[in-house]
Amino acid sequence: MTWRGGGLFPSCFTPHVADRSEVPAELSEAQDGAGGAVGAALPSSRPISVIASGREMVVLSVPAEVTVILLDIEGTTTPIAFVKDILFPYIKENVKEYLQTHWEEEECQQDISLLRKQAEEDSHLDGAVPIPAAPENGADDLQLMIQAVVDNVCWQMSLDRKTTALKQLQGHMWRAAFTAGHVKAEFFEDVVPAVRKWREAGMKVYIYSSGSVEAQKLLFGYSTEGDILELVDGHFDTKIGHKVESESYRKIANSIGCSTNNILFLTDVTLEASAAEEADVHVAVVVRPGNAGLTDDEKTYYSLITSFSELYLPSST
Ligand SMILES: CSCCC(=O)C(=O)COP(=O)(O)O
Ligand SMILES: [Mg+2]
Repeated sequence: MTWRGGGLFPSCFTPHVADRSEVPAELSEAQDGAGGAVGAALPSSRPISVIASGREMVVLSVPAEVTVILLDIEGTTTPIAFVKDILFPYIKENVKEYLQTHWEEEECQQDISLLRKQAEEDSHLDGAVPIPAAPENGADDLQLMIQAVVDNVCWQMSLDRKTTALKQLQGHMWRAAFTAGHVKAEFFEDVVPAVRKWREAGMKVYIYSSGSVEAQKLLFGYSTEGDILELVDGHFDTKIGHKVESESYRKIANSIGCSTNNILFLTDVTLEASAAEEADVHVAVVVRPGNAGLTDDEKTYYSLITSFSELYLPSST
């Protein structure tokens, strides 16, 4: 369910509503005559222009039926650069040593089993790296096995694959980096204030990322904004299904206990937006510095926001 007509903002506007609490007193329709009353959901979900504190701004009105905001992480709450330049290199630089140190541990063995199973499923793919069965004959075999896992992980990462197996190992590896204070997760500056306001307005806020739930909790627990885990009502990862499959969004709604049309999903990836929309979820595509570009058709088709502050919750006025 996309908000029609949500193209890029007219260049004459600065699409910035820094503080939704500023809006109610002075809110007025300024540009498109959409006919919605202040404090009521607009019949169509087009961008609307409002006056707040004497400034004209373009915002997207969230449909009244929405009670849950579902957030992607990479490219939506968090810069892609943080993931690509900090989190992923940490894995590549440390995976061999991590495997050597943790090999005997139950958790590590489960991660290896999952990676091996994934490698079997991937065996038909170009360049796929197999992981042999568990070694029985001493240290040399073990080193060969560890190298095969390292090569498999690096191959998957070179393709930015979102397999549960890869994401599970990554989440376990990041634990040490976050808890020791070596890494703090970055969030775009509009994220935390907006999420606080949505929650004050009665919205539930959930995360749906390809990153494992454990990794998600590390990001929210150890961020440059401090521990903001309490701002999240729940987490979903690829264990519920892949983000480009509609069924995943039905399962998420079912798990939350709401209808799919009660959910607004914010993501930077149009394939994910399309899958969610097919399940009758409301979607908006988030345009952030460093994100992949969108085609003209995508810009026209999807409602776009460049900041969470551009979402207007009419019911909360
Ligand atoms: C949340 S963990 C770090 C990011 C990550 O590994 C990832 O794959 C993010 O994908 P997203 O679905 O949040 O775009
Ligand atoms: Mg993303």
